[in-house]
Amino acid sequence: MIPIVRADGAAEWELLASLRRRSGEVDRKVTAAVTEIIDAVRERGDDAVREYTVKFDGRCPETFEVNRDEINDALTLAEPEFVNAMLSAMENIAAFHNRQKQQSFIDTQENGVIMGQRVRGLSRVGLYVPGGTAAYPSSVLMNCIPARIAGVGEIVMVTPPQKDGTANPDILAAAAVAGVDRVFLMGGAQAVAALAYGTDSVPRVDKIVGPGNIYVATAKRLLYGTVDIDMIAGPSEILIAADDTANPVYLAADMMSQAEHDVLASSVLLTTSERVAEETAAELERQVERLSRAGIIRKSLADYGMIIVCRCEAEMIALANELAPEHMEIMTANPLEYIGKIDNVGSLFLGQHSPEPLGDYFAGPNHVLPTSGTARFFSPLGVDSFLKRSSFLYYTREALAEAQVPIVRLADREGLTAHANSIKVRFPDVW
Ligand SMILES: NC(=O)c1ccc[n+]([C@@H]2O[C@H](COP(=O)([O-])OP(=O)(O)OC[C@H]3O[C@@H](n4cnc5c(N)ncnc54)[C@H](O)[C@@H]3O)[C@@H](O)[C@H]2O)c1
Ligand SMILES: N[C@H](CO)Cc1c[nH]c[nH+]1
Ligand SMILES: [Zn+2]
Repeated sequence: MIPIVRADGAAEWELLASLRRRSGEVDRKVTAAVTEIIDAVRERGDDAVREYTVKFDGRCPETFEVNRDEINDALTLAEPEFVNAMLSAMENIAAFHNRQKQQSFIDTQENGVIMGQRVRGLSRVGLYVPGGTAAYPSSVLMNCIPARIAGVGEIVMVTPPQKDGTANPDILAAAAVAGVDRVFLMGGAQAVAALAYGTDSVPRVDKIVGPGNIYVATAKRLLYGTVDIDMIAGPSEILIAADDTANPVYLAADMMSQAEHDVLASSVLLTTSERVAEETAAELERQVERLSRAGIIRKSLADYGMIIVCRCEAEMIALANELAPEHMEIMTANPLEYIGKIDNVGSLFLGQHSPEPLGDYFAGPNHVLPTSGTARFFSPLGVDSFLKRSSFLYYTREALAEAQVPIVRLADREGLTAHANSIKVRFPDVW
């Protein structure tokens, strides 16, 4: 099911490059399909969304927006254990994200100059919550809680309808718990385009955030500029670095926890132990049998899975920083030492007792994370994703008089005489 490769300084880099080339080919086909969908929604609005919903999701709901009573009823009817689990997770997620708050500041100087920075929440954001092959109430919490902490004016959520055209009740219950303002039943690229352009039913938003499959991630990438986006958060990825102390039962289980998301998900194990590599490959075969999404897992591991036997720890670290994975687990004798060594990663999971699903559901850090190597420059979703900053300043006549010479010199140097003039007219006795 999964190839094992021995690192020799060349083979492993070629393999990582080939993984990239293959996903590049997928990207090109998907980009063409998504461009067509975006154009149709821009031109024909709700009608186009309706057609694509029928094509990709089954039945289209009569009205896209879910009414408030249905959202509240979903929470009332939800199993108490499920609601309590969401509330416990929410407490941890809120505690973690409250640490990320940014403050406005105002700086008053002795010469009367005042300057500062105002930080405020965006006016209206769109949350994408996936719902194709699985429903993700946890993603409702991960998207909505930081948005609320940031003070976003209006939180609009889109999520695909179920096959019969209705809303998934767990998603609605999560929306009620988290405090989403409006919910629309539409998914994929068509929903992202509807949020970006606005339609008769859907209000145009300032920023679209949230994870999704390759169609969703591609639509966000193509629409960036028409609307702001958080990052490219596409099909899930896990990279594990393991030494001889790691338990192959855990390694296999954790690799499959991400492989089950999508046939395009990627699970890679780097290990300095030949024994761990062989036993993990065997464990994957053994454990997959009893998992409900075995079909997706097998395909994902065959196409985008790999075990690389590395010659030393430094080689594992170099490969990890090159791959820039969404999630990385460290299963070595010294996990905490990796915190400062892995620069390109969405989220690190340290030690045997911090499996990736702990972060997906419960611990507090966000599970909306950059994929496809974009952890080189993107960060996890957080409160800052929903904020805008602007600055302000106030000078007295005396303070401006003191600053006039360097300003005029710099303006002259740039050949921008109107800039210099704006200073000079205020001090005609000097210039
Ligand atoms: N990176 C992250 O932070 C993160 C977090 C959670 C989930 N995920 C990922 O989210 C994804 C969820 O995927 P999903 O499919 O279950 O739900 P989804 O909601 O992302 O996608 C479903 C939509 O895809 C569209 N679609 C399906 N087939 C299509 C086709 N052939 N052409 C055009 N559009 C098509 C449909 O419109 C459908 O509504 C997985 O890839 C998972 O790994 C990522
Ligand atoms: N692992 C996903 C991010 O790649 C998040 C998630 C939600 N539910 C389960 N998992
Ligand atoms: Zn997951």
